[in-house]
Amino acid sequence: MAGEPISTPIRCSLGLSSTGKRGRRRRRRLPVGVLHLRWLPPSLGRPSSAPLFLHPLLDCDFLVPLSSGAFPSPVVFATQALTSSRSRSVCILDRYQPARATLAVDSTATDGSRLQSGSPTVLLEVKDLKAVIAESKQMVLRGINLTIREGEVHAIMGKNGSGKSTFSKVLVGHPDYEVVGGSVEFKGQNLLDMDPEERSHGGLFMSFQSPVEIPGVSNIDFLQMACNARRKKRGLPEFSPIEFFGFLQPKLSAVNMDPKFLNRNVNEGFSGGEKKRNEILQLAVLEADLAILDEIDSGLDVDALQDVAKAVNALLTPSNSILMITHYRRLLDYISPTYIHIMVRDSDIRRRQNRKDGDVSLAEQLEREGYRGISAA
Ligand SMILES: Nc1ncnc2c1ncn2[C@@H]1O[C@H](COP(=O)(O)OP(=O)(O)OP(=O)(O)O)[C@@H](O)[C@H]1O
Repeated sequence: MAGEPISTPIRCSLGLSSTGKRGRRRRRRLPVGVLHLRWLPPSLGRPSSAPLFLHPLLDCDFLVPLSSGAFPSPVVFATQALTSSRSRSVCILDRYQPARATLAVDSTATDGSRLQSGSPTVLLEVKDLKAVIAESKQMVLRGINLTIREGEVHAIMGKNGSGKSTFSKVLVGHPDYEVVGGSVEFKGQNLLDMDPEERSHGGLFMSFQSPVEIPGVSNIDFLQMACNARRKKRGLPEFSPIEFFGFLQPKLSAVNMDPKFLNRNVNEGFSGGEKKRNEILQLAVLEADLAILDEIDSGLDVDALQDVAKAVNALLTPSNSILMITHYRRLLDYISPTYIHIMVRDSDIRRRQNRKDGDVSLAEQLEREGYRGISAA
């Protein structure tokens, strides 16, 4: 079961029982609804998200900090627990108070697609987007169309200089570019009317090809600041430093990042791979609705690629989405795309593939025949 590289929607409920202050047992059920299980490729091994040394003590396979207040994170991790053939129990840490949780599977859907439960909500709708370089007014995007729904993973491939990074930078509101036509709606709102900060607080995240260094700002302060700003925007209470540390711990281990990086200045002196891990840590902390990952595979060694991919998979829920830019098929082996697109001459994202999750034959064809082979098809 754990080896199938597909995801399956199943109807689940998460039952929680815990011991209250006066020693009375409390029972709660979390309204989980339909969960979309992602079976991780066997090469990724069993996902882990929490300090392993606690597992034997609590006799469970997974620990999830509920103190993060970040529903659906417990659901995501509980879902992952099921992907391990042995895992049937999840432990949710409620402010360091262990509470036992069980995951009950009510019914299994017949089809393996992540997109079976009705029509998922459109998260991003890009129509005929045109943009120029702000300084020179040179046209760089000549009419992009793309629709991303909740729960989808889109991969954009394309020749060097075809406009992939420019497209993603335009989406996050980079000042180097000016939009001169078309529309972009994000979660039903006009994205182009928002300033870059609003876009980020609204749930759009971008991991840059070359993440910036921020001298004088420690990584943990930066992460806490960014996290609290987003929580405020979502109407959630801000984390105190101690609460934030508890929230951060499992995310650090999910990215397999040494805690010593928290006290260093943001990205300062980090190696290429460390910067990429740090980007994914930021993504995990911000719990973005749409994550744009620009070549997160570049500069990563094999282990780091697996760690980063595992962390990204752990963040996927039925209600968020990923847009990833890559040149290489190997990333798609680890993060299974719903759609693969090829960007052609700054003007078009051609959906060359519209099949079930995990189908990477277009990327395979690219590897075999190059872009010449694809355009001749
Ligand atoms: N700020 C800018 N000033 C001048 N030219 C730019 C600017 N931004 C993008 N371009 C040009 O626009 C084109 C598209 O660049 P972009 O970085 O989006 O390509 P890409 O598809 O991401 O390439 P790669 O695969 O090499 O990363 C390139 O020719 C690039 O030189």
